[in-house]
Amino acid sequence: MLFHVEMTVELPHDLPAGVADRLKATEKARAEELQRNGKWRHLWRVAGRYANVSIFDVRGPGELHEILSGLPLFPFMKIEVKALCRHGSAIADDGA
Ligand SMILES: O=C(O)C[C@H]1C=CC(=O)O1
Repeated sequence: MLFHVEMTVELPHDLPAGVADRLKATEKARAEELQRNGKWRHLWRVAGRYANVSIFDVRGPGELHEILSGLPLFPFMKIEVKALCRHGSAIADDGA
């Protein structure tokens, strides 16, 4: 199943820079791993915001929740999820 996910990161202003840097580095490593294994299909920066729009390809909402709640930055994210299904006029066969 494909899901559209928008993640907005809100790090506390008093979070020490070293802690924030470590969180971002572990988040990056996990995001790259999930992209390599095909679960995180697209990752786009929302211009001008510390936010991304992503497409996940997972078995269902349970797996998506497991992945999202395991992200290192999860405690500092606002997340909106939309389930996607194939559009009747779409010509691309991209697994939806
Ligand atoms: O930067 C972000 O949008 C938050 C998060 C998503 C991937 C990553 O490396 O960090």
